[in-house]
Amino acid sequence: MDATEYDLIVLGAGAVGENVADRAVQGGLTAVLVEHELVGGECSYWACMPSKALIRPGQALRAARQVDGAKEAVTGTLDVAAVLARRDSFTHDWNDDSQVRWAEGAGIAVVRGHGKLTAPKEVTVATPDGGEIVLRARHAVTISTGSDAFVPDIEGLRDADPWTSRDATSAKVAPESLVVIGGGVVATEMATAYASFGTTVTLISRGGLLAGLEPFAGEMVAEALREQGVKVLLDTETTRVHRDDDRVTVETGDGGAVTAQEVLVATGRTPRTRDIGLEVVGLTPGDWLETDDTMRVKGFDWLYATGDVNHRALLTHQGKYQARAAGDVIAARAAGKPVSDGPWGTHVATADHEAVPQVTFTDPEVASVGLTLKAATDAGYRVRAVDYEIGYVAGASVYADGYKGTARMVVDEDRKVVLGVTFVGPDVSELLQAATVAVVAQVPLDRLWHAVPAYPTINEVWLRLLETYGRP
Ligand SMILES: Cc1cc2nc3c(=O)[nH]c(=O)nc-3n(C[C@H](O)[C@H](O)[C@H](O)COP(=O)(O)OP(=O)(O)OC[C@H]3O[C@@H](n4cnc5c(N)ncnc54)[C@H](O)[C@@H]3O)c2cc1C
Ligand SMILES: NC(=O)c1ccc[n+]([C@@H]2O[C@H](COP(=O)([O-])OP(=O)(O)OC[C@H]3O[C@@H](n4cnc5c(N)ncnc54)[C@H](O)[C@@H]3O)[C@@H](O)[C@H]2O)c1
Repeated sequence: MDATEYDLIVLGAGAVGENVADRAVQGGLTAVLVEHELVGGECSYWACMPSKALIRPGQALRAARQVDGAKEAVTGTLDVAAVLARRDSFTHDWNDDSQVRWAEGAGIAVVRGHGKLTAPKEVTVATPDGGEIVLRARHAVTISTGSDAFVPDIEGLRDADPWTSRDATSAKVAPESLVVIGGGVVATEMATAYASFGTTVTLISRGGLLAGLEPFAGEMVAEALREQGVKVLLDTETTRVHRDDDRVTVETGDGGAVTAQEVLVATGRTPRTRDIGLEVVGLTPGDWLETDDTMRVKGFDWLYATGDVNHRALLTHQGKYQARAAGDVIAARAAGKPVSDGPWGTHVATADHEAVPQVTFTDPEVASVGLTLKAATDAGYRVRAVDYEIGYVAGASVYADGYKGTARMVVDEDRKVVLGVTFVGPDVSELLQAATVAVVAQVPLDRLWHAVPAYPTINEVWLRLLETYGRP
């Protein structure tokens, strides 16, 4: 066999690319991963894991302070150096040896360097030593190159040397003050983390917080951030940014200005497709890659796109779900085996459309799956939403004194199934999988009554939601 020929070439070895290759190899194919930075990608080194490691210690401290008898034992503040050192242990000090070992152990070849499509089914890799390797795919190429932080065209912003999520998650010291531009997941999570370190944080959002989720989620997170000492400016445009020596000033549309040591821009993502040779196959560099539900790029029978780069759901777990479908379908198609591509089949990522779970690790956490009331109504469903204050649940009242939380269940009135669930409250993330199962399995409400939550757990909120809805 020509050493440069594989059944599958995966461009980008983030969590998603790794999973495509793994599934294809398990399906009997040969596969190579091409990576120009760290095997493991954004999630392991600059996103999910380090960000959660920065958030968790503050959350644990606040949790202890919400329980009489325990709070008396909490007399100090966070040891920020220890928090950062613990974060470093999760990122393995930005060393990917263990991930490379995993790939090789799984029978996946790894080629380091920047890869580009140079012909159909051909990727040319510029290697770190200045060389070039040409790889050819017998069956498929999957683009799993992820996304970068989007830096908007705000006057002076780029020249002010702003932090992006990478700087916020890998910082070696906490700045004395930080301005966060944005009101989404990164902005609220990083504001939560840095406020817990004693950094003076100002968050500037041009709208509310956490748009796209149930409105009460953003409202509760804004209130909690303020209680945690964050100055939250809503409905406020950022108009100009400039840096003088070690201070950066952010000017706002209402004539105000905030000065801080650093500014974090957390305004969304842009696809990593500018320099991967898309033009060679008739696609446009810089675009997101639109796929069908088997992750095949529209118009191609050999080109796939998984993870952030296809813009279906910019979440690690959802990208890995797509990767399992893609790796399996590539193997099936290569072997001429039947393809299961109907809704909810083995080879499709149907859940991307209306059953995506997500946790925002603020304090309170926001855990949601499926459609919000607005999204369900806009999609044409005849719906009814019921809300319940989680603090009224016995388990929640024991869990934390004065537990504040809200749950919403969105019901399809025609089929009497759950379309979406949102929980906001301390530690609600672990409630989410039950909601995901209910949404994906389309469990009828009258059957859900038989899924009895254990007493006294916060899961009893399910019973309260059903009671509030009324027994069908
Ligand atoms: C701060 C932050 C926190 C987050 N927290 C969470 C969370 O808690 N939970 C969650 O589910 N999601 C979270 N996300 C989203 C999550 O990080 C992404 O959805 C996920 O990393 C996407 O994985 P991917 O494999 O598609 O892309 P990536 O992880 O970006 O991997 C792409 C890989 O391709 C490589 N690459 C790109 N171009 C080339 C090329 N031409 N040649 C060779 N290699 C190339 C890159 O170096 C990279 O290693 C977070 C995101 C951010 C920014
Ligand atoms: N816990 C998690 O699962 C988690 C954590 C972090 C990030 N992520 C993922 O990473 C992705 C990126 O997160 P994000 O917070 O950067 O994006 P986002 O889409 O969640 O939020 C972007 C924010 O930036 C604002 N914005 C956009 N353009 C702007 C401009 N020109 N000026 C001012 N404000 C502007 C938007 O109004 C919004 O508030 C998300 O899609 C998310 O799914 C997930």
